[in-house]
Amino acid sequence: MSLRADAQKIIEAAITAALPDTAVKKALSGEDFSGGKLVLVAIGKAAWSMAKAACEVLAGQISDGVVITKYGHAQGELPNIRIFEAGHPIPDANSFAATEEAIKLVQNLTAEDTVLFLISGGGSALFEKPLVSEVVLQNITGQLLACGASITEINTIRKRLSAVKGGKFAKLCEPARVFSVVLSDIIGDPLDMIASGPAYPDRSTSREALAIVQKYGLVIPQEVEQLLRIEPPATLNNVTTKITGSVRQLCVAAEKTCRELGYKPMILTASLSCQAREAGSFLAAIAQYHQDTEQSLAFIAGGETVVQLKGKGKGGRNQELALAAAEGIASLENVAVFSVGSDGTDGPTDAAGGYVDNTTKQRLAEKGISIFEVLENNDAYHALQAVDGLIFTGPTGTNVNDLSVLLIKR
Ligand SMILES: O=C(O)[C@H](O)CO
Repeated sequence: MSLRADAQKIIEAAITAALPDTAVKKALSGEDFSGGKLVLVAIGKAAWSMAKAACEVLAGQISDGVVITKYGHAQGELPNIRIFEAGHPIPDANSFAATEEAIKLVQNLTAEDTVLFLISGGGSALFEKPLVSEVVLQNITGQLLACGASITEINTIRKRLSAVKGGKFAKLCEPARVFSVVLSDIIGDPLDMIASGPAYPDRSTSREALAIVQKYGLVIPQEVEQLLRIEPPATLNNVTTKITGSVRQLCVAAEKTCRELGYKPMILTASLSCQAREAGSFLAAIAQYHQDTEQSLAFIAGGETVVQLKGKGKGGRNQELALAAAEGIASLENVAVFSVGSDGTDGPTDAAGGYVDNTTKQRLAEKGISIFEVLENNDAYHALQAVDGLIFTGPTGTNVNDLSVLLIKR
């Protein structure tokens, strides 16, 4: 089989292993929701598939529900559930309208009732009732996404500008109990940061929020600065939280498939979090060191890199990572690097990620495309498109960070 076919198999197996279906059912098994009303709120890119699993396991018990997911991520009707699609990564009018529906749903519940709250990454944009105007929120979100801030830094700011993030949605549910099930898309599974922690006590501080503004030179109006000085709730008494899956599953499934395909696999890390370009160069450097191997090798890294936008091109962190690796593997033989977002979307593109091999640099050069220039312009999408290096999966139904793999085939 070709390197490309191997990559395809590894990607499919890893994403399938990270689908939330079984994990959500396991998290709900043995739980007793009788006694009062059970309503469901699901947010994030995996909201629909998490809600589907909950509906299957709690058949007939859920009296009403709201699912808020990204455009194109809903896959059909669910019993007693209203499904909304909205903007990501920048919230839009549909995010706000759908969030109002979720808030209405949890108002007037009693202490006997339960809100089953299914949280996945992407929730920060999709689930939002802003404390500032739409224009201000979109402007600040845009600055945060472009400046190279980590997701923890971004969400430290976001939760202070919101009436539902930073534990505030759980407060709105009171006196009802909130049973929340979380699919993690942040390294280390910080529950107060995943989807900006709408049902988890905040652990960040206003001092940190203001330091982030300084660090990245964000331009903020005075009303925002005032909001950043207000601490979200640090304690919540009505919430139980279960975490159901993370990037580790992706890595372990990739490792298993690599082994089945004849590679000797090694998981390098499940917490890759540097600049995308650096991660790509690092994987290429590993390939260089092992170029004389007689055995097929696979090096696996899970996590989520960042891109500091400088250019006006189109791309995503996975595409940048792969393209950056193409330079360093160009003189080797039978080597490939690929990187994909488990949710099926890499940056603001329709691709899940990028694939390169040792021929990519040469093929790009024949088309007059310089890797260096493309990376400077953050335009990996068009370069990879020119050499058939884009990976497409469509929305996958899960969201547990990214998988990056180096294959050396012998
Ligand atoms: O929605 C978000 O905030 C990110 O996906 C991290 O969870």
